[in-house]
Amino acid sequence: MNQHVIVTLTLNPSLDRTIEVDRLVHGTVIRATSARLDPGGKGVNVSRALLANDVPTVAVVTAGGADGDQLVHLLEADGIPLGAVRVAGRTRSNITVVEPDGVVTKLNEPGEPLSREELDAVADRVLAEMGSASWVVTCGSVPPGVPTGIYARMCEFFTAAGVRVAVDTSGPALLAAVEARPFLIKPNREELAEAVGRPVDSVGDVVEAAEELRDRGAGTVLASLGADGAVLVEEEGVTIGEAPVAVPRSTVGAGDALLAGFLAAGARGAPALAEGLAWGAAAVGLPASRMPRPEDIRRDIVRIHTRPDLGRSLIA
Ligand SMILES: Nc1ncnc2c1ncn2[C@@H]1O[C@H](COP(=O)(O)OP(=O)(O)OP(=O)(O)O)[C@@H](O)[C@H]1O
Ligand SMILES: O=P(O)(O)OC[C@@]1(O)O[C@H](CO)[C@@H](O)[C@@H]1O
Repeated sequence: MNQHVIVTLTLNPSLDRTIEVDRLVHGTVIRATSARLDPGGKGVNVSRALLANDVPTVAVVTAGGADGDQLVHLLEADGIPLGAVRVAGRTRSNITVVEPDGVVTKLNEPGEPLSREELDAVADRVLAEMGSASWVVTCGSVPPGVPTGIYARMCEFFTAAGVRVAVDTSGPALLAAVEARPFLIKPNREELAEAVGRPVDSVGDVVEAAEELRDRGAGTVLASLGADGAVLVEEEGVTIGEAPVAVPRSTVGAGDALLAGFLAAGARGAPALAEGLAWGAAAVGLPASRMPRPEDIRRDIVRIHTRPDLGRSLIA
């Protein structure tokens, strides 16, 4: 049995349209300088990053309507092993506008509701792929009308079936999932602040908030902090690191690349954090949500601090 397949689940995937402009001016017609279409959604990106680095993965996604067909087509063209569950609602399109300094404006559709039967079919599809899996990674927003406890239920279900579960979502879905004792969560700074109901303005605040979520049920917390890097809070202690990027091209999907690299490297301690940071930084240096390949990843730029400066401010 192959223990290394990482199954990702994206309930609300997307067609990601990325448009580059010279300047975004509200209320005007802007001529784009380039446009690009990628298969999108957080779990989809984790699978794309893993595959690009020869880590076995399967992406389970919902797909509906002609846009769902196109999503499946794009994923198949990229060679991503796929568990596509056909659903009645149309797959959404998300739009990213990128300015020359790398500033990103993102417009995400809500997606369409999923029926109870469709959710059951998704869970069955994950179970069918799980025989050879080391992880199930449940990612992204919950479509409208779907109970916010859906990731919590899936976490309990997949954990009971003997696999480690990672959750990357936000708001009430994240809070509920934490109670279901996932092995790993990957909140960004805003998601962490929302989950604990107070601002997270320093590295010390991140560690405190992460410890609170661990007390509530999360195993390991990998908190991503944009240009400030990431903080890993696990049973063994706290590790912090960053990987500076001189010229950011697009931060879309950087969190997904960080998570993919962290899982690919064993999801524990400084070596896994360093690998995640290297993948995240590489993603930031690439256009749109392109996921890094081995030749894009520079491990020499990563700095790891085992004795973190907890007073360091995260406010620019
Ligand atoms: N400007 C930047 N410079 C260097 N590294 C960055 C920058 N922005 C992001 N990163 C890297 O990418 C990781 C993820 O970024 P961030 O915290 O913004 O995740 P996120 O909000 O989950 O992103 P997304 O949802 O778009 O995938 C960071 O932990 C860091 O390693
Ligand atoms: O709306 P969600 O599910 O929170 O996020 C979806 C999304 O913004 O996340 C990915 C980047 O992380 C993109 O591919 C996709 O468009």
